[in-house]
This record gives sequence, structure tokens and C-alpha cells, in this order.
Amino acid sequence: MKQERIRADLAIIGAGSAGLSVAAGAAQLGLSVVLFERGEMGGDCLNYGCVPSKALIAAADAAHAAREARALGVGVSDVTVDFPAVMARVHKVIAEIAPIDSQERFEGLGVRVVRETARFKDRRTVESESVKVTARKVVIAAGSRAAAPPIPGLDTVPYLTNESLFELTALPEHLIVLGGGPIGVELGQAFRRLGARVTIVEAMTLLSKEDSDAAAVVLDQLEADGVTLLAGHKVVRIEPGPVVVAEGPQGEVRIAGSHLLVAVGRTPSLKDLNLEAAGVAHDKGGITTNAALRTSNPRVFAIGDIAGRGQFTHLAGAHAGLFVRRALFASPINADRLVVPRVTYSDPELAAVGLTEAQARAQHGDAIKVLVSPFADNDRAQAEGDTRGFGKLVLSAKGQILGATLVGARAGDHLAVWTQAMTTRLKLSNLTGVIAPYPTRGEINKRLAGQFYTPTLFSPGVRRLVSVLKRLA
Ligand SMILES: Cc1cc2nc3c(=O)[nH]c(=O)nc-3n(C[C@H](O)[C@H](O)[C@H](O)COP(=O)(O)OP(=O)(O)OC[C@H]3O[C@@H](n4cnc5c(N)ncnc54)[C@H](O)[C@@H]3O)c2cc1C
Ligand SMILES: NC(=O)c1ccc[n+]([C@@H]2O[C@H](COP(=O)([O-])OP(=O)(O)OC[C@H]3O[C@@H](n4cnc5c(N)ncnc54)[C@H](O)[C@@H]3O)[C@@H](O)[C@H]2O)c1
Repeated sequence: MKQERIRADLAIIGAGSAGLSVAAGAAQLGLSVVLFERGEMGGDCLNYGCVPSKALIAAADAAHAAREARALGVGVSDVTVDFPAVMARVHKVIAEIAPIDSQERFEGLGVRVVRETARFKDRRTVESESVKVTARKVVIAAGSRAAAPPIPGLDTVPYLTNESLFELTALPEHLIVLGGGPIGVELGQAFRRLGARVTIVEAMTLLSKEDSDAAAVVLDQLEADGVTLLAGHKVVRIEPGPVVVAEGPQGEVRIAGSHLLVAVGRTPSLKDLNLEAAGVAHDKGGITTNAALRTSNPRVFAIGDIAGRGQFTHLAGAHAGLFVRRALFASPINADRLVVPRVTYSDPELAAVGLTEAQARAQHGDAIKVLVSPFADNDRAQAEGDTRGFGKLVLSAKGQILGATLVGARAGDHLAVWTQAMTTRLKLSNLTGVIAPYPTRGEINKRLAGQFYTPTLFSPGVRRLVSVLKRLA
């Protein structure tokens, strides 16, 4: 097929969260944009990631709440899960959100959408089967896919990844999940609550990137739900069945399941891009970028998962916003300084921003302050009969916020205060002066901030001052 030659201000590879955000911004600012997408518009988040997983979790949590309602004095008998109906709803949610990411919408904004695989031809040309685009700037937003670890036998059994899991129409009898990161934990708990037996096999520690005390709260709940957790189990081979053979602290274990989900991290989608032709440096973590998200080829930028700076939709969106500011308004940007919150949507949720306590100790030694407030001290949590979890604030000796972790019901929604405080470099005193509505779980944030001042407020010096003022008043 003869290729159509196109000149454009911007060529974007990938119509996921990152690429779409750039395309929308650039097109609305009047740039000519060509957007390549070889799969579904919307990428991972809409089709195989955030959206379907959260829709599935909503059903799982509803089933769990119904089973647990008796503790609140509400009897619910005969809780059943209609798995095909759950999955049909998952796809309905995707379909409801899809128009915002659709080819039609982007074409309506003036973007030329090419539904083909893109590759570099040279340093400033991107081509696909039908077009050859010479662009002033190129944005690589090609994302990541589930990593397939080199485990003997894995290639001999059918296995699920996030791209095939949501196509299931029957509930697995026993789902074995390889990997205890956010994907393994969120989906493992959801499938258990929907009625499957679930075993999570983790080579190291589950939720290892998070505060270990907070992770323990989530893992306790998973075990209470009946999920089998095998931490410190290195998978040595997979046999048909599937049977996972792993080496653990007590020797070899064999786990026979009905389905296998591989969730052991992500691989950047570098293959097919022909990055060598463009002089774009990369390694196994992704494309190498500087703080301005520029690659080793000054015309080419990399954003989102493929930039190897973290794998979150909100980070992809933030990268897109930075790129638009830099490329179109010539504003200075610094992707190294982004304050990026993270939430694992387990029940309870584990939400964090900045450093964990362990990371802060590694960087600052023991000259840090750690303040903890349990949800058991929060009246709303008491009223709801759900006092699991706590808030933890990690501060420098001078009271600068280094990180915050919340674990508990809807923790993700309540983390925003700390993300905002760290982004805008608020002082703790700014937070103690804010009135939090009573009774809300969010009061935990004010309580955490207040704890920093408690020793000073009730110190002997202040008590003496108050007694003097009392006499003068
Ligand atoms: C199960 C799961 C749950 C998740 N849940 C959350 C969550 O709750 N919150 C959160 O913030 N993040 C979540 N994530 C992560 C989130 O999905 C990603 O961080 C986000 O999708 C990254 O967006 P992106 O645009 O960088 O890449 P992608 O969404 O992967 O988009 C890249 C696109 O590029 C296309 N492409 C690749 N190569 C080419 C090529 N050569 N030519 C043309 N097109 C190409 C791909 O087809 C794809 O559509 C989850 C991920 C998974 C897997
Ligand atoms: N709520 C969210 O925002 C959300 C949800 C899901 C995914 N994500 C994003 O997607 C990324 C990928 O998630 P993930 O859970 O796949 O990856 P991950 O890298 O966070 O966790 C993978 C886990 O698998 C383990 N592992 C690696 N090889 C193994 C093996 N052979 N056998 C057993 N265990 C093994 C690792 O030790 C690790 O604990 C996350 O880091 C996150 O950025 C975000």
C-alpha cells in the first residue's frame, strides 16, 4: 500500500491516558496532530485496567457488604453472585466511558487518528502501514503490558493477564495469582469476594512498595476473606493444570488451580517502535527521559507508563499536562518534582503520597517524626463499625511533610489533603487551622497534623503561661 505523506506539528504514538490527554490539549490549541493507536482507544486504563478493575471491585465489595451486614443488625439472606451479570456490567461501564476516548470525539477535535501500529522511520518521521508523518515533535505514549516472567512451563499453559481477565464469563473455581503487587491484591480480593478460591503467590513481600504496617492491615483483611497468601514463594515451574510449583520457606509447594493470572509487573511497549532509527535511548524500565520528559532525541518526548517513571493514569495525565506546557507555552517543567499519590483499591484502601516511614529513615536517618492516628479513634469509623487501619504522617525534624499513608475505608479519597499539602508545600499549621466536618473519616488528617503540636501545646512552659494569663484576664 502506498503511504500517504503527512506533515504535522505533533505525532503521538498511543491513545491511552497519556496520548489522549496530549492530543486533546494540542488539538484544542490549534496544532495539527496525528494520533496512532493499534488497539482500543483509551488504552489500558479504560479497557483492561483501572475502569474494569474498579467496576469488578464495586461488585465484589457489594457482595462482601451484604455478607457482613449482619454485624450492623441488618440480615441479608442468600447472597448470590451472578458472575456473567457482574462481567456484563463491567463492560457496560467501559462502554459508558468510551465515548470520551473515542476516535469520533478526537476526530471532532481535529485530530487525525490512525488505527495502525506506528514505528520510527528516522529521527523525525513516524510511519505506519498507510501513513508517513514528518512531525515537528513526537510524543511516545505507547504504555506498558503485563510482563511475562521467564518461568519454565509458563508458555505451555494458558494464562490470564489484565488484557484477558475481563473477558471471563464464568467464575474461576480456583484462581492462582502470580504477584502480590496492586494488581494481584486488588483482583485477588475481588475474585475471592465474588466466590472464587484465590491463592496469591508472591516471590518477595506483598505490597512491598508500601508502608509495611499499612500493608499488614490490607493483608489481614485478605486472609480474613479467605485468600491464601504465599509470600516469599519463588515460582520454579508451571505444569499443565495449571499447577504452580514454588519454593517457599518450608520447601516446595504445589498449588493446583483452575486459572492462572500473571500480575508480576509491567513491561514497557518498546517493541515495534524502532527506537534505534530515531536515536531514542531506552532500557528495560522504559524510555530514558530528562526532567522535561525529553528523550535522547530532542524532538521526541516520552510520557506515561513507557517513560518508566511510575504507572498510574493520573501520572500519565500529569505528564501530558507538563508536555503541553513545555512544548506549546515554552514553560519550564520538571517531571522529577511531581508529587504523585498512589492508591491500592483493596478493602481497606491503602493510599500514600511521598515517602514511607522506611524510605524516610533510609534517606534522613532517625531524625524524622512519625505520627500515627488509628481509625479506632475516629467517631465516624466507630459509627460505621469499621475501625480498620490508621493514618501515618512522616515529617522531618522541622515538621516538613515527607510522606503520608492512610489505610482504611475510602482512604484514597482522604489522601488528597496530604497530596495538596506536599504539592503546595503547606505547613502543618495550615492544616490544623482548617475545620473538618464532624463526623468524617477525614478528621483523621487534622488529628495527625495536630499531634505535631500536642507536645508543645501541653508543655510545662505553655501551662505556666496560661496560668499567668488566667490571673491577668
Ligand atoms: C489491572 C490494572 C489496574 C489499574 N488500575 C489503576 C488505577 O486504579 N489507577 C491508576 O492510576 N492506574 C491504574 N493502572 C495503571 C494505568 O492503567 C496505566 O498507568 C495507564 O493506562 C498508562 O497510560 P498510558 O497512556 O501511558 O499507556 P496505555 O494505557 O498502555 O496506552 C498506550 C497505548 O499505546 C498503544 N500502542 C503501543 N504501541 C503502539 C504502537 N507502536 N503503535 C500504535 N499504538 C501503540 C497501545 O495499544 C495502548 O492503547 C492499572 C493498570 C492495570 C493493568
Ligand atoms: N490502584 C492503582 O493505582 C493500580 C492498580 C493496579 C496497577 N497499577 C499500576 O500497575 C503497576 C503494575 O502492577 P503489578 O501489581 O503487576 O506490579 P508490581 O511490580 O507492583 O508488583 C508485582 C509483584 O510481583 C512479584 N513478582 C515478580 N516476579 C514474580 C514471580 N515470578 N513470582 C511471584 N511473584 C513475582 C514482585 O515481587 C511484586 O511484588 C503498579 O506498579 C501500579 O503502578 C496501579
